[in-house]
Amino acid sequence: MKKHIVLLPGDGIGPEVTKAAKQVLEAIAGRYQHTFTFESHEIGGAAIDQQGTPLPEDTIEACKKADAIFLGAVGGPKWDQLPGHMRPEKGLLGIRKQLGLFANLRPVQAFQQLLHASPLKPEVVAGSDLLIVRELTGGLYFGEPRERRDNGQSVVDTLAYQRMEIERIVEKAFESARVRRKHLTSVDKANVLESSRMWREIVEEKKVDYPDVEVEHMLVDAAAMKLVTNPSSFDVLVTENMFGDILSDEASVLTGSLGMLPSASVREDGVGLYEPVHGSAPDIAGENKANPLASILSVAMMLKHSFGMHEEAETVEAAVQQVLQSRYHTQDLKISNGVLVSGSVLASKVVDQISANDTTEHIMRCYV
Ligand SMILES: NC(=O)c1ccc[n+]([C@@H]2O[C@H](COP(=O)([O-])OP(=O)(O)OC[C@H]3O[C@@H](n4cnc5c(N)ncnc54)[C@H](O)[C@@H]3O)[C@@H](O)[C@H]2O)c1
Ligand SMILES: CC(C)[C@H](C(=O)O)[C@@H](O)C(=O)O
Ligand SMILES: [Mg+2]
Repeated sequence: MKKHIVLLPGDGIGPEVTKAAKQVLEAIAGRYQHTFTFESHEIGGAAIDQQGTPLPEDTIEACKKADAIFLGAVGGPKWDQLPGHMRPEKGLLGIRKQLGLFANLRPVQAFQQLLHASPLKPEVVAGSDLLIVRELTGGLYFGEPRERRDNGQSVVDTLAYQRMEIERIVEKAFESARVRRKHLTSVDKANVLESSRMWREIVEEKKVDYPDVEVEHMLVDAAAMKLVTNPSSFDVLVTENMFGDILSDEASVLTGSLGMLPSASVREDGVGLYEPVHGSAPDIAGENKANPLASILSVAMMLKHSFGMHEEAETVEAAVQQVLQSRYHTQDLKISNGVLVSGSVLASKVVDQISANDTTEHIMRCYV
């Protein structure tokens, strides 16, 4: 199969983890005789520096033509003083919005090899296997008005949704639950927010179409607590844009590091942007310390969701498992008697595993 992939390395550790993602895609192309072509474009702070805008036209045009997009990370202290509309993060929000990537899928799985890497008790973490379905192109992130008022004496942000925007993300979550363990937790703040009350109503309406899926509603504050006390009680969670952003970083604690969490930002037709959940990590950028596994697992999601390459995706996931089994890790993961390596070495271990072309024992359930 021939596929054209746009790479958006971005800022901080973005280029480091994007390099790892590309190497893994090349290894998969080699092993399975696919042809993957690549094109890199600027986004975020790098684009501000080179072209004066966080989301240049050529980047948007290339993304629109691509079979899939991989994004590293955007942002960093260098651009923190810029006005809101000029910040690197606007590039990421803009590309998600312009491509209509309304569903952000964030699988969180506690790898057996990393049960002791989490600050939580291993018996709490064990068996965690959940999927956060985060609404990505509406809610508090995009509502208007959003502005300073009265000479800076007041300020407004808006949490707004069209019925259709809630319906499509809820449907996506039901569909995901259906192919997993058939349990959906809809997370909201219906005791306070009108938008959450409408969200709840829509979930209630939609559940009639999915009688095989068990549904519960949970307030976001309680969900935050339960994620770290009883994570294995969750299967699929569906929630508003900002709630999903916060809960997914929290859930990364189950995996041992934010550097382990992949994501896919998709729309109905399968077009997708694949991005690790973490940011540009300015504290470790340029030091070859960044964990590339979130990016590599995002590549597995790309292979599956955008290209329908299920075996290839499983090969990537199994290679990650085997590298962890061999106790290789970056500095963010605490593994006793582990082999501490740099980000690039960890990526090369995964690539070697894929290229070895042996019969990889499939020890991990596929991400969905
Ligand atoms: N998708 C994105 O592009 C994205 C996501 C989140 C934050 N950001 C931006 O990144 C910048 C920094 O934000 P932050 O520091 O709050 O969050 P961050 O995710 O960049 O870092 C939080 C912590 O996790 C660590 N970390 C993150 N990824 C890691 C990895 N792959 N390996 C090892 N350690 C890792 C960092 O070193 C840091 O200690 C900000 O400008 C923010 O807006 C971008
Ligand atoms: C960088 C920022 C705009 C982004 C978000 O909030 O969506 C990030 O935190 C994420 O989780 O992808
Ligand atoms: Mg985030």
